[in-house]
Amino acid sequence: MLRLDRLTRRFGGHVAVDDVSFEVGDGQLVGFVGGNGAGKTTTMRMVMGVLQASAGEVRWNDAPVTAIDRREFGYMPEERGLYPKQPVLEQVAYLAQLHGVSAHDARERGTALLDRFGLADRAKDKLEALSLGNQQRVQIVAAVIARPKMLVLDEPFSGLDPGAVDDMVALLREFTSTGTPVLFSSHQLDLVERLCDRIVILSRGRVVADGVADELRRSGPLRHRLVTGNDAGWVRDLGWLDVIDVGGDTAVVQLAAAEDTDRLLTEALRRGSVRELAEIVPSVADIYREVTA
Ligand SMILES: Nc1ncnc2c1ncn2[C@@H]1O[C@H](COP(=O)(O)OP(=O)(O)OP(=O)(O)O)[C@@H](O)[C@H]1O
Repeated sequence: MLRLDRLTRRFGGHVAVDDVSFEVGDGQLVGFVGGNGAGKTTTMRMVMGVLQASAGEVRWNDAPVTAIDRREFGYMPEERGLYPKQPVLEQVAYLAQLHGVSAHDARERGTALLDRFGLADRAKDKLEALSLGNQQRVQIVAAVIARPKMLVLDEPFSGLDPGAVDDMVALLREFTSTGTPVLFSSHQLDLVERLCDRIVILSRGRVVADGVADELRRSGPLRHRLVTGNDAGWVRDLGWLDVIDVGGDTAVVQLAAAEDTDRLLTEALRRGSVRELAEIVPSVADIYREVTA
């Protein structure tokens, strides 16, 4: 289990990461989201020891993380970091060997992983000869080839086509199914919502939400859509709810408590017919907008 404990990083007077704490449990897939400049990359760099923390610490299995622990972490950095001029298989196999895998096994593993990502026929090509999306697939292979005990991936899905996204998801699930914690950043909120066991939202260097997608949705405001048989403008006269939007026969309102649903229905029926009264379950994208506003 990885734990970030009050991690802080300053650049001069600017606090890029501010007192950030969260966990990535064994076998958990945690999505790390936040706007441009929120501090995700800086946080991940501190996890990997590429950047020193100004305060706080990273813990691995309940002890301060060591350089030896980090050697067993797989990392896909924002700047990527493979050599453009080196052949694909040669360099991923070399990376595995740096982690103690034999030359024979490294090539075997590299070949199998490249095959999985549809790149078997590109093994001998220089990285720079591949399209950007295919280079990204090779970066993924490089991050996992040594079978890491923890995965830290900075925007692993960016630039991937839907097929490669599915291959990547299947690969991540294989890791989590054997207990490996996985932390990845992404701007693709629909993907994060679909995949993740937990979501951590960062805004201006601070954690503003942390939980399973369902918990986050339930922690949002309680909103309902009401569709009446006539003009719904009368909801504006009710002093005990917030009107978010009214147009024609439809109103979107925010209630203070679930019990107010009955009250709203009674008021609506008093004025005519009701076609629909339904709770609006926010998406993770809605929650994100709410907490980062
Ligand atoms: N080496 C550095 N020197 C000075 N400031 C830095 C440095 N690295 C990051 N920052 C600043 O720290 C803040 C957080 O940046 P970071 O790259 O961690 O954000 P991010 O959430 O990964 O953003 P994005 O989604 O755009 O990749 C930004 O204001 C950035 O300018």
